[in-house]
Amino acid sequence: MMLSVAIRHHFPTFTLDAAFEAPPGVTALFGRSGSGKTSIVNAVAGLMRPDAGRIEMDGRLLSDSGTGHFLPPHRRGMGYVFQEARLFPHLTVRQNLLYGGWFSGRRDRAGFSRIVEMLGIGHLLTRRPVALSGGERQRVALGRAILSDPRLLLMDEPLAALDEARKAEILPYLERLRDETGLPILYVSHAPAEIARLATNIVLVEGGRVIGAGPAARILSDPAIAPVLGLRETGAIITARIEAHEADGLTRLGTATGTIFLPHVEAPPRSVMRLRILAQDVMIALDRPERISALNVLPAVVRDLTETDIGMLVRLDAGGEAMLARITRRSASALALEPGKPVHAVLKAVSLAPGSIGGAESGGSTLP
Ligand SMILES: Nc1ncnc2c1ncn2[C@@H]1O[C@H](COP(=O)(O)OP(=O)(O)OP(=O)(O)O)[C@@H](O)[C@H]1O
Repeated sequence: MMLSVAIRHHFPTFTLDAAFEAPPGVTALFGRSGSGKTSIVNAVAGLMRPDAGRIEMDGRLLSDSGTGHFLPPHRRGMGYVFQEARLFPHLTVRQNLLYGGWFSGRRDRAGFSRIVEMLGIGHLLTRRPVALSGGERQRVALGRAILSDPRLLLMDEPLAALDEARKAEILPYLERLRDETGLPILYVSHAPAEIARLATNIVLVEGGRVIGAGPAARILSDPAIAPVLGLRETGAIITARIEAHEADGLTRLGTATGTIFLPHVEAPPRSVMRLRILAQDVMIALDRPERISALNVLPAVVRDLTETDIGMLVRLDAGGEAMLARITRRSASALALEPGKPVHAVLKAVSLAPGSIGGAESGGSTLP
């Protein structure tokens, strides 16, 4: 799947002028509130007709202002999941789920069971929406969208209305959806942890424009994103693989640049995990520190240093993957950091989630 968007639209007080391509996977539209994310999704869905530009998916033209071509929403093959589940209150969960299938003309029994199992909603089928929790409602909405057999799933802040516990409950289902169905997803969010955990690609939106787009690992390790993310959320994501569960309760993981240990990770050996490492949780040492309580020290090479709103950001090359460390200008000069210099990254905390390349936050392990 390749979605290609290049649109311009004037609202009375806001101009959208956005162009990006979304390759297969989860493409996160990320930006501050009011930056234009929902407007972009609405244009892709056909709920909004842009003044100018083209939208194309897999070579199929969805809209083109040049020729006046505009495919109506119901012919675009999009599944849409909103902030609130918007289920039909008078229908049971089963009927709500089947509703989407009526439009696509597909009534695939095996597909139905598989999705119901994947979302863990089998025990809810005879209930009505009023008898569901917020998280359950959202899982049913997700199921309904998937069962309409869409070419692309549009998710606009699907977790924003849920509390932290419900979010944590639903995120694993989104990961399974990403990893098991291969269904391309355009995912709107302004929550960095969510993006770090789910996104394959990121499109950064600011003031109606796309200010950066690319693979999640590259965008999240770009110091230019720091002003958007802020001090507490700036950080890179790297891939790790579980090597073993050790007798003392720690799990040993291999990364491209060395071994790290985390409090027990509930997943079998060889599972691939995303690690999210916040810039403020990385210290830099010139020599490998000895006799230090931190367990996780990875060799790395300084790639560049950038002065940002949140301090000096050092981008490190850790075995080919990028990591960010936030340090003071004083430390940067005391350590004479410069591109190419070998260093050691001391990790104070890491959070992790299942899934290849990307960031994470789930178990949210703070390291010893
Ligand atoms: N129909 C409309 N008429 C006028 N202005 C609009 C309309 N739709 C959106 N806007 C304006 O366009 C801007 C972008 O809105 P949009 O909802 O796309 O942003 P967003 O990034 O999705 O925000 P949020 O994260 O808060 O949902 C806002 O300033 C909004 O007021």
